[in-house]
Amino acid sequence: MDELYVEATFLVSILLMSIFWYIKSSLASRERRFRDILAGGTDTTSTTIEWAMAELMNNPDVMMKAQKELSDVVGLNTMIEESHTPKLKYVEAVVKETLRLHPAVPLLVPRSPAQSSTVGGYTIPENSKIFINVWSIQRDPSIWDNPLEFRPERFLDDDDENNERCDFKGNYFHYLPFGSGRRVCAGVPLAERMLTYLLASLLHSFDWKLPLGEKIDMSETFVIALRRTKPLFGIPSPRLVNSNLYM
Ligand code: HEM
Repeated sequence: MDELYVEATFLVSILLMSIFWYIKSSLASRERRFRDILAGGTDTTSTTIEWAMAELMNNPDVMMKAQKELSDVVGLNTMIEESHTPKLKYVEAVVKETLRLHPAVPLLVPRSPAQSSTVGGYTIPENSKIFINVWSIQRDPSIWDNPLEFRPERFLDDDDENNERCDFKGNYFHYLPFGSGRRVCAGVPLAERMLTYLLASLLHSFDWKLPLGEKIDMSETFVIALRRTKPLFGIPSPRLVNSNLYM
C-alpha cells in the first residue's frame, strides 16, 4: 500500500467536530454556556492530541510501549472500543505526561479575590487578577524528577507515590492541567475519555513516522490554548492485520 501523507490533526478534528455537533444539539437552550464549552473543549483537546503524537514520535520507545499495551489489551484483529480504555493504563499515563509538559491552558483562568488577603506572606489586593502558572509548576525540578523528560512511567511508579496518585481533579497542587476548586474544568470526564480513546485509536490502527529527514520542532505558541507553533505531520502505515477493519 502506498504511504499516505496525512496531517494527524486533520483526523482528530473530524472526530471532534462530530462530537461537538452532538453536544450542540443537546444543549441548544443554553447558548452562552455552549460557547464557553466549545471554546474550552475543542482547541484544548485537539492540541493535546497533537502534542501527545509529537512527543511519541520524538520518543519511539514510549510509542512502542503504548502500542504493545494496545496489542495485548485490544488485539490486532479488532478495532478499539470505548470499553477497552479503562484497561489502557500506559496510554492513560501518556495522556497525563502530555498534559504535564504541555498543559493546554497554561495559566488557568484568572481568579479575582473579592477581598484583600495574605497567602504565603504575599498580599493579594481585592479585585486583582491572579494567574496560576501551571506550565511552570509542572516543570519544577524541585517537584519533578528530570522534569523535561517525557516519561509516562512517573505516573505508574509504585515508589513515586506522589505522582502515582495524580488525577485530573486538582487535589494535588503540583499537577493541575484542568485547574482546581469550584471553577475546575467542567469537561474533565469527557476530555479524559476523549483523549485516551482518540490517542489509543491513532496508535492502535497505525504506526507513525516522520517524513524523511524531518525533525520535530517543539516550539509553543500561546493563543487560546498552548498550541504547537508548527503543525505536526506524520506518516501513518496500517497496523491491523485485517484491512477490512479500515473500511
Ligand atoms: C485537554 C482538554 C482540556 C483541558 C486541558 C482543559 C482545561 C481547562 C482549564 C485549565 C480550565 C480552567 C480551570 C481553572 O481555572 O481552575 C477549564 C475550564 C473549563 N473547561 Fe476545560 N479543558 C479541556 C477540555 C474541556 C472540554 C472537552 C470541555 C467541555 C466539553 C471543557 C469545558 C470547560 C468549561 C465549561 C470550563 C469553565 C468552567 C467554569 O468556569 O466553571 N473543557 N478547562
